[in-house]
Amino acid sequence: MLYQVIMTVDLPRDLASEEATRILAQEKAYSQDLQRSGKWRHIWRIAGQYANCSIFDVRDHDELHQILSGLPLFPFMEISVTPLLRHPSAIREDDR
Ligand SMILES: O=C(O)CC1=CCC(=O)O1
Repeated sequence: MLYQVIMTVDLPRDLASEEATRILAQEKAYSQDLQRSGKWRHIWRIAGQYANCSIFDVRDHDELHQILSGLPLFPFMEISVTPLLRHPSAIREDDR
């Protein structure tokens, strides 16, 4: 199943910079592993915001929840999820 996920990051102002650097490095590695696996299909920065728009291709809601709740930045993000399905006018075979 495909999902659009909007993640908006809100790091606490009092978070030590070393801790922030460590979490961001973990987040990048976690995200890039999932991108290589094909489960995290796209990640785009939303212009002008500390937020991204991502597309996930996972088995079901449970797998998406497991992935999102494992994000190192999970405690510091607001996340919104929109399930997607193939549009009848889509021409790309992998849009499903
Ligand atoms: O910077 C972000 O949008 C948060 C994030 C999610 C995966 C990643 O590498 O950064």
